[in-house]
Amino acid sequence: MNTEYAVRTKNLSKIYGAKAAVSHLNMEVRAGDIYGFIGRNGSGKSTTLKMCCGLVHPTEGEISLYGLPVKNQTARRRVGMLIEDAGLYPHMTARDNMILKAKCLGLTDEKSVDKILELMNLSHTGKKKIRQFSMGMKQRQGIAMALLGNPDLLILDEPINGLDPEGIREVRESLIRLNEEAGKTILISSHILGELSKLATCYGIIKEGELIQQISREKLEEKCKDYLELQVDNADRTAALLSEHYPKIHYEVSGRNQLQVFDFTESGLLTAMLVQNGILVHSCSLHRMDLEQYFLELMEGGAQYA
Ligand SMILES: Nc1ncnc2c1ncn2[C@@H]1O[C@H](COP(=O)(O)OP(=O)(O)OP(=O)(O)O)[C@@H](O)[C@H]1O
Repeated sequence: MNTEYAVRTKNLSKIYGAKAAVSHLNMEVRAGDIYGFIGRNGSGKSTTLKMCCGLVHPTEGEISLYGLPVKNQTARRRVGMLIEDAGLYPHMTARDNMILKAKCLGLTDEKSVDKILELMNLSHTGKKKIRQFSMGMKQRQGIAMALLGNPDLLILDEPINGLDPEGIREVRESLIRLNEEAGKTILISSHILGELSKLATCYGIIKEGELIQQISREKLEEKCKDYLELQVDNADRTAALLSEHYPKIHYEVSGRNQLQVFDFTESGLLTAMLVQNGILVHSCSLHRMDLEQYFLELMEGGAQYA
């Protein structure tokens, strides 16, 4: 496991007037991860990302990028960002926009511009002006601009916001390619839970400025695995029989007549055993808790799955 941290915040807070936009946030983004930063509108995502990019000064706490303070120029050079507007010139082509920004950054290698455009699937755009681009293409162009200077970490604030399904797919595929083929670490915020779950390798969930959970994809998948839901005439007696016949399985009694059985999806075997022991089984159905449901329950304050 990679233990180098691209971003680490300690007790990070930002107070506007009397309101804490971000409160005592401890976030850890490991190098190599696609870190999905999830929260409702106004939960503090943009403020956190702006602080990580050095665009907003924290009221309290610390931020380190690759082990160096966020103010450090060497650390800052390792970060590319797309926060709010990409600042594209609509009357210019993709390549000309890139070359102009590269010159402003003091970069002279035009080959790297072509490489980035290829990586972002924009090299075919030729003479087409940015104003003729689809939303998805514009967003990929914004990410391409953030890649100038070859940063190791990309910080992207809601890059899929406002895109149609096709645009979302294009951006998602580009980000996965950037992570898997070019080895970029990506910190990406969104309130579109289902979308992030298609690319994130780790999640941070923010609610009212507080990071309420940080969890890896593997751990999350474990929590969201299949379970059997049983409707029976007597849940307590069923529980006793489950413990007796299958001592290793995990179950939860959720009502007088209802149980959930985890780690065991052989519904036929289970039902037969219960019926043989005098339990009336009304139903036995397979369920899957999807990621969206998990996040929603966490954000609504239902922490029973945390
Ligand atoms: N410059 C500012 N001055 C005052 N309050 C601010 C400022 N920036 C953000 N806030 C407040 O801080 C809170 C968090 O805002 P932030 O933009 O970080 O949330 P967010 O999760 O990114 O939401 P959204 O998805 O809507 O951008 C909100 O209540 C917002 O109104």
